[in-house]
Amino acid sequence: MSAEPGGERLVDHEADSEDRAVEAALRPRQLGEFIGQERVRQQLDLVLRAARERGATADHVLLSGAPGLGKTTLSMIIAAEMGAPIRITSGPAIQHAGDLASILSSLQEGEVLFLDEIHRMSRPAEEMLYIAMEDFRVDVIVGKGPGATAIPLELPPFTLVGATTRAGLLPPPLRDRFGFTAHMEFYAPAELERVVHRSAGLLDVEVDPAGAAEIAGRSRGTPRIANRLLRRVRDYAQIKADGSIGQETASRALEVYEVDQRGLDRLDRAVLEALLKLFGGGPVGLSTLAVAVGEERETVEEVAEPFLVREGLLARTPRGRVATPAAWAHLGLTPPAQQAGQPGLFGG
Ligand SMILES: Nc1ncnc2c1ncn2[C@@H]1O[C@H](COP(=O)(O)OP(=O)(O)OP(=O)(O)O)[C@@H](O)[C@H]1O
Repeated sequence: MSAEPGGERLVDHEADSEDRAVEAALRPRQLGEFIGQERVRQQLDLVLRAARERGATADHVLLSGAPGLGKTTLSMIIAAEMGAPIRITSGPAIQHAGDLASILSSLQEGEVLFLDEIHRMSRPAEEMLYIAMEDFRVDVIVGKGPGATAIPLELPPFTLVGATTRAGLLPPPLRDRFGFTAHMEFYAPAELERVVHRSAGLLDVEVDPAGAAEIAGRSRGTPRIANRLLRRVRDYAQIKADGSIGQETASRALEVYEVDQRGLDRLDRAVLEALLKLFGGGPVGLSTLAVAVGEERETVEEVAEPFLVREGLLARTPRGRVATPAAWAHLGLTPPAQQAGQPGLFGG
């Protein structure tokens, strides 16, 4: 099993190489095609329409939310709705202020600059970006040492779309320079069903409503995962069934790939099982739990736990990791307190 966050898990939020290859084809191109995120869509629609009517460049937009929720897709939609070209880069790719200066100075009027992982930009680049966002200017430093001079270079107005998984990590001066901030939420199952239907149409696979619901329910609130599971179920349907996807085919396929009804995979279940079966539901320390499942501490903490916590299956307490009643129920086990007829940690 991969210990790398972003490794080969079917339920990982980060894009793998196959995702990258097919995602372009599955991306909604217009705001009207973008599923879910109702509030963000309405607000963005107003921002873009108003800018278009004024004949102005749209305000800078900050998109925050987990990987795979559609930030890159939305940035492309913003450009398309504004009839503007888009340039895509990321914080880690901009290590020196000079890297940013050369991108900024080559932007066309109205162009959208998508800066993914904006919280991972270097400090000097970040400071250059403040001025560029506010005054549409960069100061190009010519020469070195005491003789260096800053030559101001005017930039055409552009729209910066910044994306981050952690809005809280952005320095306030940077956050304040965005005219509009959108927080992207995890998707509801019904929205993911629509994503599955839409993608199935584009991939030319037949999927019925129960099949789509089965895939959506296991997709951890994330369109990227829904699309990935759909592709794996399609493989199964092609080899083991008649090619079309119903509830039973989807369910059997995802059993083969060890993604359960709630979207937990083998690692998630191993952590829960150890916590319940070996430690009576906890509290148990992270290191002990990691040894019990034969994984690194970081893998358990960063890869498995966030989803288990979000699902209300595991709690991190000062005394250690504790399973919730929902965890016992999910694995079909009975909590020991209940077995002994006493109230448990959660009063169960
Ligand atoms: N609202 C949506 N409706 C339909 N498809 C969506 C939606 N949001 C995302 N997708 C699909 O999910 C995939 C991942 O989306 P995208 O690359 O935009 O995510 P992201 O948030 O930018 O992820 P990352 O932060 O890892 O770059 C794309 O293929 C896209 O088609």
